Amino acid sequence: MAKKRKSSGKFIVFEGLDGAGTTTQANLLSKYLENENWPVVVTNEPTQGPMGLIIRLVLSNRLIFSAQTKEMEILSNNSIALLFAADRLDHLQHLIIPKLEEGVIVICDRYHLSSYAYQMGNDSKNLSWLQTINSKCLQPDLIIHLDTSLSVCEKRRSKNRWYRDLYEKPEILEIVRKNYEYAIKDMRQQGVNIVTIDGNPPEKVVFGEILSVVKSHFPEMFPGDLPLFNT
Ligand SMILES: Nc1ncnc2c1ncn2[C@@H]1O[C@H](COP(=O)(O)OP(=O)(O)O)[C@@H](O)[C@H]1O
Ligand SMILES: Cc1cn([C@H]2C[C@H](O)[C@@H](COP(=O)(O)OP(=O)(O)O)O2)c(=O)[nH]c1=O
Repeated sequence: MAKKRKSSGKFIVFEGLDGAGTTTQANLLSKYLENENWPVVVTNEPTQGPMGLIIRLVLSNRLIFSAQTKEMEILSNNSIALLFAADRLDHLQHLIIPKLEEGVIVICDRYHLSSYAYQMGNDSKNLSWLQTINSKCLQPDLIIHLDTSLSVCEKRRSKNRWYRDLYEKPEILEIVRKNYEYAIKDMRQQGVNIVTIDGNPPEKVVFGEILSVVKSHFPEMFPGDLPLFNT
């Protein structure tokens, strides 16, 4: 087997609505980079860690019973946001930072932008509090946001799912979509590196776009690929 190349560690995040194709594209990018002999790890949020397990119970509606009122009651968006922030800090401590320090390229399926889009709800004023509780989180080197229409996402989700997570309802995802737009604009103004790519076309087409974005952001990793100049 060829020896792995040395990388200075890169942190790349995929974002999008449920069904946008983030898992598919994170895996395609990982395979491509592995074939090029780069050390890569793919990870995702919510994680498989202790906080992630609680979050998955919330998302699958199995943690909705209130001991006080004896009623069915979903946790508030703010409580869920704190669980995600705690899960993210644990993820950073136990996987993301150690791997980056080893020089591994970390590809993460969802990160803090998901909290901004999904937990902001109907009020954009919530963004600054969400940013505060995530302020200890390392900023990714690159966030790739897959902009896939609600109807395409819905079609893709219905292909292989027999249940719906907490947020997988058209009326909620419509709000999440607007929140993505709002939060991305705000983060770009703060200098965060976010690229939006059309997620609607077939997998290979989307991947081609992603690859050219990755190559132009990390040219030192692809020294043979000369940039195209307009003449
Ligand atoms: N560009 C694409 N065109 C068609 N189908 C896709 C595309 N990307 C993903 N899919 C399919 O859609 C479904 C959801 O994709 P997935 O990557 O799991 O989405 P996400 O992780 O964003 O929820 C999967 O069955 C996957 O094979
Ligand atoms: C990371 C994160 C995810 N989520 C939501 C988005 C998804 O609906 C859900 C589970 O994510 P995931 O299992 O990645 O679902 P999918 O493969 O469909 O993208 O968690 C938040 O609400 N806030 C967050 O901070």
